[in-house]
Amino acid sequence: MRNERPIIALDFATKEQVLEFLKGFDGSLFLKVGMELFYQEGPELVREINRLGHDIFLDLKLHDIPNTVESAMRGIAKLNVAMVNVHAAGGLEMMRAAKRGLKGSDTQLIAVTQLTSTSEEGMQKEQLIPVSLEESVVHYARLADDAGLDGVVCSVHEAEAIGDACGEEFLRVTPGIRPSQVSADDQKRVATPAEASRQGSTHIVVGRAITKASNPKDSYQQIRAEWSGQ
Ligand SMILES: O=c1ccn([C@@H]2O[C@H](COP(=O)(O)O)[C@@H](O)[C@H]2O)c(=O)[nH]1
Repeated sequence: MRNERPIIALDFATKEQVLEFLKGFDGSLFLKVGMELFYQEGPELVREINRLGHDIFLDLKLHDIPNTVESAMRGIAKLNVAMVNVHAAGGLEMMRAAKRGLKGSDTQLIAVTQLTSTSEEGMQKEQLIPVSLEESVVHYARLADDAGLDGVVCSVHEAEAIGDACGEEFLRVTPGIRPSQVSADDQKRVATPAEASRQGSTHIVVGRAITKASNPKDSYQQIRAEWSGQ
């Protein structure tokens, strides 16, 4: 199910920076808490953001043996976040274990396919995967679907192929979003919010294009309008 609110990546180091950033916004937002913030502020900040009425994607990208991931997910289930993720490269058994760990919660579980900072050449040379990047991403998406997950993290460029392979209900959460004229930074597979909309992303994740903008609220609203096709 497509979500009209861009997910804002809260890539900040401290709770104070997050609360200062959020002061500039009204209403309920969809916010991503990733490793930088979680490893410094921990679950208490997740609870606080929840109390403020925002939805949370907890982007911890778990990747470990099935037993460890299942136990970690049992703890995460208590945080009542909207969405959490694992690395699909952890395999079918690990993804099934992650799902078991979340049993009884409403948290959606998705899997990272190939990071949006990975290029086809990098994947082939460094990971020794001798297929196209799209084939690798669609393979991981099928694996996540077989494990009963709700969707995947991928780039906009693979979103349509994943919809064809796994069905339109399967979530395609796409970082690497850059409005035109904005630097790609370390991202390799980037696209604009309008392209994401056309290619079948169900969610877009936006960090620096909002958090580093001179006016984050204006940037958020422009990206949201472009994503919604207004
Ligand atoms: O494949 C992936 C998975 C996660 N991310 C995360 O999304 C944001 C993107 O930030 P930008 O500043 O908009 O580039 C960031 O938190 C990543 O950890 C990703 O980029 N790609």
